[in-house]
Amino acid sequence: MGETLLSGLVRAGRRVDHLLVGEKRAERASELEERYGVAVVSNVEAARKADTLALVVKPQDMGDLLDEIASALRPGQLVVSLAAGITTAFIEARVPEGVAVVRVMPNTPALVDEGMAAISPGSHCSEDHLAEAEALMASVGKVLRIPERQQDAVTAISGSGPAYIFYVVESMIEAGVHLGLPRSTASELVIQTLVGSGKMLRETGTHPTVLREQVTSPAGTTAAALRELEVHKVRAAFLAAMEAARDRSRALAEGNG
Ligand SMILES: NC(=O)C1=CN([C@@H]2O[C@H](COP(=O)(O)OP(=O)(O)OC[C@H]3O[C@@H](n4cnc5c(N)ncnc54)[C@H](O)[C@@H]3O)[C@@H](O)[C@H]2O)C=CC1
Ligand SMILES: O=C(O)[C@@H]1CCC=N1
Repeated sequence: MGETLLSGLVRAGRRVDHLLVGEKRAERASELEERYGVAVVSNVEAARKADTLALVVKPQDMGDLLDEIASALRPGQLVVSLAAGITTAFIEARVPEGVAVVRVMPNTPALVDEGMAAISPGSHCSEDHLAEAEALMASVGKVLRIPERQQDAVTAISGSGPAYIFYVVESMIEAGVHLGLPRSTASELVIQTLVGSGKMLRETGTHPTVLREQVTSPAGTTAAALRELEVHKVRAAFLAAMEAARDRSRALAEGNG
């Protein structure tokens, strides 16, 4: 996710000599240096020099990272965390008083500038700090400001969301192959159907139920398929899946890595 954000910032025209990257794996660090022309420095150096720090490590690694950089941070700096489950209170308890914290839940379509990020301010965050975090994420997609109490649900919906969509795509391609289509044909049909449907949702603003009904002819093929999805409780499975993701995000916040 960190590389996705970095690549977006470079695409959006941020000056490479204004970006510093911290990455603990040497091989990965050289890869990032070569690919983007950015300087990879120690976490402490990045923390000392940067006005804004984006923290993009696994939630389980966040405590150690904050312990490492805390003494290099100063009041007025902005720390933006992209980690699932990690609360602004968790970060604020580990950094000097006056450091502004913003919690962000991004998603991977940021790689193609179609990301969806939800941002929430911590307790010492000014409007300018929040606007800075918003601008950071706006360089790779849409941004919504939300109350922090909604972050676990957002993580379950849009943070993990691309994985559910890719799972549906995989399932439909497999089904196409079962029905006798060449894999490449099935793939092209499904991907264009997904992109077209997404575009319809965005451009028409019509409710998905209405769009689904428009496809569903009386006693037709779609009705036959949707009946099977109901019989197999796919809607209930989506609800259970997203509750599980929400609960996992909460557990990460409680340190149950
Ligand atoms: N992958 C996704 O779709 C999304 C991920 N996130 C969040 O982004 C964070 C990162 O997730 P991924 O990119 O999937 O994980 P990842 O494991 O692919 O990337 C983490 C990177 O951080 C480096 N790293 C770990 N500890 C470090 C340290 N102390 N100093 C410097 N570098 C360090 C690792 O070497 C690795 O390159 C997580 O907190 C996750 O919750 C949020 C939304 C979406
Ligand atoms: O699976 C995860 O924990 C991360 C957070 C949201 C998407 N990926």
